[in-house]
Amino acid sequence: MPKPFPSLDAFIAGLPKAELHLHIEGSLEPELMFALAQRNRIALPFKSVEEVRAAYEFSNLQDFLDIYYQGADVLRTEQDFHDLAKAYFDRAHADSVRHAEIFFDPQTHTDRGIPMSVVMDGLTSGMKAAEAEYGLTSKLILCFLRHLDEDAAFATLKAAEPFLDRLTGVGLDSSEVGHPPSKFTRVFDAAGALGLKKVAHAGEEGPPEYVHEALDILKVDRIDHGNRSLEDAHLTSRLARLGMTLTVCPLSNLKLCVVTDMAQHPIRTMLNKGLRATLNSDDPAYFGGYVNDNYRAVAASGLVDRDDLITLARNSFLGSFLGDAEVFRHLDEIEAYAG
Ligand SMILES: Nc1ncnc2[nH]cnc12
Ligand SMILES: [Zn+2]
Repeated sequence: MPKPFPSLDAFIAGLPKAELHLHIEGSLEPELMFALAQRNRIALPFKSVEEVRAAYEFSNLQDFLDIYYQGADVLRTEQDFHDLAKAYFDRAHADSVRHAEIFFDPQTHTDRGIPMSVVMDGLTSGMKAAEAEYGLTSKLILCFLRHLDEDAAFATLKAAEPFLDRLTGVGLDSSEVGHPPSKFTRVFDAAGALGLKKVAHAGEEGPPEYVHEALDILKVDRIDHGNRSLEDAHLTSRLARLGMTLTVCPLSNLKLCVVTDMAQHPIRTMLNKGLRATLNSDDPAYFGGYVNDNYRAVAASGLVDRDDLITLARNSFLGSFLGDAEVFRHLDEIEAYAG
């Protein structure tokens, strides 16, 4: 007998989950942006927190990226990166996140003269603090900015080599259309040879062909977003057969006009087609919600029921880079919670 809960929202609140698609720079809340600007004596082009939030109206991915890279400029010191990460983990813990695999964009920082060591030390001390305080585990995924060239990605991988023991994988993000995964074939091969996992944003705005390239050429372990895979029936059944994890971000998709209406979000079709979909927040400070807001948004639109929510939470651990023993421990916790 499933345990009774007063509402689906209450069920979501305590449901143990992992978050697999979170850009740490995208968790920079306007309040922290102002605090860091003040601490680092940086003038912001906004007068107030309200003005910042009002600027968060996007008609596509590029619109958002322009403001997101601008916001990251307040991050200067190890303490800033620590505070950024710790603030995210505080929110994640409140959403019953037990494990998070977080992206960071080193080129956004090293191109401004911030050393890789400052970024790495700040983020990893935030990760350690969350594990000590909450038992919330995390892993770090270094993303290459795909609007920059292959040489820049190679330089970034080289700069990260002293920190390999703190990195789990590499990813590919930023402006998708016009920057296919194949542009980064060699740097992904090099990252794989270093023992790193591989993920890539594909099929967010870009065509199904980019998802094929991510699988066939980059040999990724997960696809970030993947929405447009559904336009290709052969690709969809291939993803299902592979048990390939898709890290889906409903509120991001709505804010960036990848979908026009939450009721039309492809998560229902993905589950119907047997895809291993997960729910994630992407850039929560910019898209109006953390991971539980994403679970609630799809539940409120009638796209998923209680059993689907359990499947989505299970998928988040099954698709993680945790070892089998840890995955099973988390799956047992979900079973005990849901009854
Ligand atoms: N949703 C997204 N797509 C591509 N690059 C990103 N960087 C941060 N968020 C992103
Ligand atoms: Zn993303």
